[in-house]
Amino acid sequence: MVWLRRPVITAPPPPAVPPASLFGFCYYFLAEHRTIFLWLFLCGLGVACADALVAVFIGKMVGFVGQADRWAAWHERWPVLLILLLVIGLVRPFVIWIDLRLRNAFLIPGVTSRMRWISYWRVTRQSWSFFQGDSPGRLAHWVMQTPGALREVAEATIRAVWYLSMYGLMSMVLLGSADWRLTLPVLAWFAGFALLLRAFVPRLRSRADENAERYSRLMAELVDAYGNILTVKLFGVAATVDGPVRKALLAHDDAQARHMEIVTGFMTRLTLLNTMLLLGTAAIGAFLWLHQAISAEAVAMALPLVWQVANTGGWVAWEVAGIYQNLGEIRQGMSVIAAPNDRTDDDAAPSLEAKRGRVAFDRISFGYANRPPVFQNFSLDIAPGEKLGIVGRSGAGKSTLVALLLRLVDIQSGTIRIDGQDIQTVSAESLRARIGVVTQDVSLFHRSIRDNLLCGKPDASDAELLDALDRAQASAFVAAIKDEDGHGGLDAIVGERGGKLSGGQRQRLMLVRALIKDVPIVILDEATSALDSEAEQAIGAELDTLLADKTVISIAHRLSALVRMDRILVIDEGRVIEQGTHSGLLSQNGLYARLWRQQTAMSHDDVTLSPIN
Ligand SMILES: Nc1ncnc2c1ncn2[C@@H]1O[C@H](COP(=O)(O)OP(=O)(O)OP(=O)(O)O)[C@@H](O)[C@H]1O
Repeated sequence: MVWLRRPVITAPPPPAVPPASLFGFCYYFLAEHRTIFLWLFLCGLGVACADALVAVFIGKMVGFVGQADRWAAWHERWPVLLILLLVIGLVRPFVIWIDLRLRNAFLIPGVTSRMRWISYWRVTRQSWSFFQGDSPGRLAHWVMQTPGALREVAEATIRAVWYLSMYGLMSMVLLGSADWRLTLPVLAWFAGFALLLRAFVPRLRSRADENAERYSRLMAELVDAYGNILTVKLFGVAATVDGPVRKALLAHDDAQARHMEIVTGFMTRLTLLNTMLLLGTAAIGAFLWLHQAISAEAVAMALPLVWQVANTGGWVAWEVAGIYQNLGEIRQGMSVIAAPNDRTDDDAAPSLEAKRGRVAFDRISFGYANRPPVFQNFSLDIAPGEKLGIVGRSGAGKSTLVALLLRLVDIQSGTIRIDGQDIQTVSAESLRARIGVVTQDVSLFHRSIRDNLLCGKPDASDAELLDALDRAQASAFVAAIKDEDGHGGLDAIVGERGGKLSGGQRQRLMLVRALIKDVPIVILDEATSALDSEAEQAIGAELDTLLADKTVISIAHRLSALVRMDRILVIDEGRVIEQGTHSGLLSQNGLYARLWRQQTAMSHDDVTLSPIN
C-alpha cells in the first residue's frame, strides 16, 4: 500500500532495553508499528459496522416484500435498499481487502520479522555467562516464538475483542432505535459473557502458563537428546533419553488436557448463553410485535443481528483463550529477551591500542557465582613477545584465566592491563579484536570454509586465506573437500558446527582463522589437542615462525606441545606452584617433571588423555 510503509525489519533496535513488565514489554515491541495498528482498528470498526448493516438490510428486505402494494413499496424504498446494497456489496469487501492486506503484507511477515530481529539482536548481545546458563535450542525457540505470540495477541485483540465490542455497540444502537426492550437480551448476554470471562480467564491463564512452561521443557529435552546424539549412539543409550523425553511429553500432555478441560467448560456455558440470547430476542420480538410495538421489519433485523453476536462470542472466547495462552508464552519468552544484560562493556568505551602485547594480571580475584573463588590476588606478568605455556590439573583455572583476559567474565578485583591499558576501561569488542584465540571447542559456522575463515579478518583476500591454509598444513584437505551441492575448496559448506570435518581438520581451520587475524597476542587453549603428533610437530614448527613476534599464551595438557615455550607456569587452585623453562622445570623435579615422566613413559606419544586429568 503506497500510503503505508512496511517496517524496516533489520533497522537498529530501539536504544532502550525491553521493560520487565508484561504490558511494558508488549508496548516496547508494538509501539513502533502504531500506524499499522491504527489502520487495523479503523478497518475493524468498518467491518463491524458493515456487518451490522447486513442485518438491517435483511430487515428492510423483509419489510419490503411484506407490503401489499408492491410497486408503491418499491418506489418508496429502493434508494435505502440501494445504499445498503452498495455498502454491503462494495464498501464492506473493500474494507475487508484493506484489512487483509494490512495483516498479510504488513503484520504477519513485516511486524513479526521486525520483532524477531530485535529479539535476536538483544539476546545475541548478552554476556557470555548468559549463554552458558541456557541451551541454544531454548534461546532460538523463544527468539522465534515470543514475537509470534506477541503478534497473535495484538491481532486477536483487534480482530476479535475490538470487533465484538464495536459490533455489540452497533447492535445496541440499532435494536434500541426499534424498541429499547430489544436491547435487554443483548445487554444480558454481554453481562453473562463478561462474568464467564471473569470466572474462566484466570484459570485459563494459569493453565496456559503451565502448558507453555511444560512445552518449553519438552523442547529442551528434545534439543538435549539431539544435541548429544553422538553420546546416545556411542553408548547405545536411547532408553536413557527416552525416559526424560517421555516424562516431559506426558507432563505437557497432562497440562494441555487440563487446559482444554477449562476451555470445554467455558465453551459449553457460552453455547447455553448464546441459545438464551436467540430465544430471548425471538420471545421479546414476538411479544412486542403482537402488541404492535414494533414492525415485522424490526424483528427480522433483530434476529440475524443477535445471532451474529452469539456466533462472534464463541470465536472471541476462543481468541481470548488464545490471547491468554500467548501471554503465557510471552511471559516465558521475556525471561530470555528482556533478561537484564550483565555485560559490563560499554560499546562507546575507547578502543584498546595494543601493539607490543605486554599482559599484566595485577592481584586479580575472581569466582563464579555461588562457587569458591578461582583466583585470589593472582598476579602474572607476560612480556611482549613471550611464549608462555600454562599447565595444571583439570579445574585449576586455566580457561578461566583466558576468559578473564578476553573479558568473557569480569574480574571482581585487581586489574588486567595490556600494554599498560586497563582492559576494563576499553570496549570488549576492541579487546577481542586484538587477541587471536584457538580453543579446544572447535566449532565452526554452518557456512562455507571461506566465511568461517573470514571471521578472523573480514577483508582477507582468497590468496591470503590460501596462504594461511598452506602454513597450517590445511590446503590439501581443503582443496580435496566437496560438499553435497558440489561446492569445493573455500566454497565448501562445512556442516553444522563443522560436523563434516575431522576434529584435526576443524582445529587447523581454527588455527588459520586466528593466524590471519593480525594481532599482537595469541591464545592457544588446547589448540593442537585434536592433531596427531606428526601434524602437531609440523604445525608447531610452523607456528614458531608465524608467532615469533607475538605474545603467546598456550594451554595444553599434552606437555610436548609446550617444550619450546620461553616459560611454563604450573598452576593449581588458582596459584602458580612452579614456573620456568621446560628444562628448568625438569631439573626442579616437581609436579611438572613428574607429569613429563608419566607422559613420556607412555609407549606411543599419540595419547591425548593427559594423566593430570
Ligand atoms: N561457567 C562456570 N560456572 C561456574 N563454575 C565454573 C564455570 N566454569 C568453570 N567453573 C569452575 O571454575 C574452576 C576453574 O575452571 P576452569 O575451566 O578455568 O579450569 P581449567 O583449568 O581450564 O580446567 P580444564 O583443564 O578441565 O579445562 C573449576 O572449579 C570449574 O568447575
